[in-house]
Amino acid sequence: MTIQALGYVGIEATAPEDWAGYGTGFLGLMLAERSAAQLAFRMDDRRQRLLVVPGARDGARFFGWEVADAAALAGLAARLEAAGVPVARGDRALAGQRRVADLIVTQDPLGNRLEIVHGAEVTAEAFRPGRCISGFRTGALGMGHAVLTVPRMADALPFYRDLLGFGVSDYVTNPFHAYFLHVNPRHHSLALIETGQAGLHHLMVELFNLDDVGQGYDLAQGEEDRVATTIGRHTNDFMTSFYARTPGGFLVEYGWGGRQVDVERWTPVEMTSGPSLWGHDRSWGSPEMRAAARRLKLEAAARGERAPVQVLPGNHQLMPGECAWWEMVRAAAE
Ligand SMILES: Cc1ccc(O)c(O)c1CC[C@@H]1C(=O)CC[C@]2(C)C(=O)CC[C@@H]12
Ligand SMILES: [Fe+2]
Repeated sequence: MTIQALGYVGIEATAPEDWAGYGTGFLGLMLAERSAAQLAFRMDDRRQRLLVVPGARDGARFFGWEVADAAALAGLAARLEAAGVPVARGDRALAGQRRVADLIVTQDPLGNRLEIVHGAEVTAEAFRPGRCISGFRTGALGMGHAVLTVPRMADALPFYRDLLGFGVSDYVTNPFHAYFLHVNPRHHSLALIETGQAGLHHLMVELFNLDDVGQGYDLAQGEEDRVATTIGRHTNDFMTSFYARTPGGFLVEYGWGGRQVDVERWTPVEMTSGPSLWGHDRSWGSPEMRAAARRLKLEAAARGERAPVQVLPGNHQLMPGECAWWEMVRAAAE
């Protein structure tokens, strides 16, 4: 009955054609179908993973979550209905469009369209990446992760955690409120960040090789306003990544080297060490950043606090002697 992976994502785009070059030339996706109805991109042996459909707005249109089989699909449909959540049966035409054996359609409490599916089609036709990359880490881990912004955490968290059965990997309460949820060993397939607005913050895709990410970073830096953050490494899933703007306004996190969690034994932890071990800065090297760093240093000195090694107005501050996370990372890497 339980959800096993993020299978596919559908994006609504006011200018779907902008996605063709972006998806292939930058992300390295394979453009498998290009029609008036949709662009379909492949990441692996699946017939489609990222769909772009024309529309009046830019953002997420649907999320495809996978269960094991028809029995699991029926079980989850019954569970949703018992909780008072409306569920519609996907018809043959929709199943064909999504290239799955069967699906049900429902909504999360924020109005995001969720398609719960089984039997996604694969193809024997080789995956040919849109640029030279080693490939995407998918399989049992699913296509990556989605990070949704939510008006209030309490509106969305019970639906995903308690009703759909997503497991909490960790959460943040300060300086923002976020939950990181798993459905398989990928540290998170979904995260919720409370911002006051419902939307899609980013999609993460994971590459097999760090060089794929480095070359993507080079390409992004060659374009004006493409890079949203510098390359960095997250404290919770150890992902080395950077964030790039998409034609759709939201971001893509382009990553490598994420950890896996032991789903059977994992207990949720609160993250208190900030989002990143290093990097992921939004204004590295800008005059604004240097001014902010100067100000923070002066303020710390005025409060009589010990001087940090380096004060960064970005995602992290390097303090002398605070090495707990590095010890964890080193232990996990051994
Ligand atoms: C904290 C975190 C851990 C693992 C992830 O895959 C992940 O996307 C995040 C979120 C990262 C981060 C954030 O929390 C605040 C807003 C940030 C700085 C951005 O604007 C881009 C990265 C975002
Ligand atoms: Fe992310």
